[in-house]
Amino acid sequence: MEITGLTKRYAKGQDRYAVRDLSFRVEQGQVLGLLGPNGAGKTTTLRMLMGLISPDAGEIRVFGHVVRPGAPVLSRVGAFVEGAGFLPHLSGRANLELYWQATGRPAEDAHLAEALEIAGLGDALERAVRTYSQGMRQRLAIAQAMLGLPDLLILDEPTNGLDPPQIREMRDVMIRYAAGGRTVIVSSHLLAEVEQSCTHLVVMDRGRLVQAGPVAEITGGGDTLLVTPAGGPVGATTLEKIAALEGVGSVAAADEGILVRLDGVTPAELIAELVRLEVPVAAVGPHRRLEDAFLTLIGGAA
Ligand SMILES: Nc1ncnc2c1ncn2[C@@H]1O[C@H](COP(=O)(O)OP(=O)(O)OP(=O)(O)O)[C@@H](O)[C@H]1O
Repeated sequence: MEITGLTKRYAKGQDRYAVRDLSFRVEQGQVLGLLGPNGAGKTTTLRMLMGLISPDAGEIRVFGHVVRPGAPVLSRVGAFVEGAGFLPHLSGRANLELYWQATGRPAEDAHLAEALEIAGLGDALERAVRTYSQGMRQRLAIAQAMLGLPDLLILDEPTNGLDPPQIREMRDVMIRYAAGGRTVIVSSHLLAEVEQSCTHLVVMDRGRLVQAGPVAEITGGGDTLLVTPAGGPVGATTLEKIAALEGVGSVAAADEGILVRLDGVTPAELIAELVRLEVPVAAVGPHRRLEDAFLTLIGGAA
């Protein structure tokens, strides 16, 4: 999927752009997280990508074909948007079957069983949708987006209304979905979730692209590590010993643990040295988590 110079204003003559000169690419097999504060233009971008509204300028190509309302390539795109409409008096299963019939495609192409397994609704699938909780409707809507196992799956805030175990499940669903060479684009406010389920990120603010790239690149999980000692903070002497190690740039004590800037030493070598120094290491990980990176990126705007 390739977006080039995408621009959208809801009211002509208004100088406020919902999306302005946005460009980025997504490759097959990636799970791309679309991040941005309220009003950044995420939903507007996804609606253009789904062919629901037309851009004022720029274009979106999916598998080389330009996306516009009614474009045939949209049959390869599945989408979940908030508030999917279901017929309340029909069962979850009947709703999905009807939806698929309306596409006019052969029943066996729906891969209903796979989509239903992902929804994980069990017996509730046979109950009227009006008896569903918000989370159940949400999962039915996600299953609906997966009907036909589309090559590109677009999910706008899929974890809204889900409980923590379901949020976790959603993460696995997205990773598994893309593992087979398909592509997922997901917008979310849950930074920790995005960090764990996405391979790539696009950060938007006020309609514009702020940054795009692999998650690790954006979170800057590179040269500073957070070492969490078991059993609370370590003494000043230990900090000095770590600082004196070859290939260690600097060491600082932080609330969450010890921040070690690497200057030549690899994380694996550092861990070996810490063990040799008898520092009781409980965990070692990249310091700059997505939340910090995100807040830094959108900085003043937030
Ligand atoms: N139908 C509409 N008519 C007029 N303006 C709109 C419409 N939809 C969105 N906007 C405006 O476009 C801008 C981008 O909105 P959009 O919903 O795309 O942002 P978002 O990143 O999805 O936000 P959120 O995280 O709050 O869902 C906002 O300023 C919003 O007020």
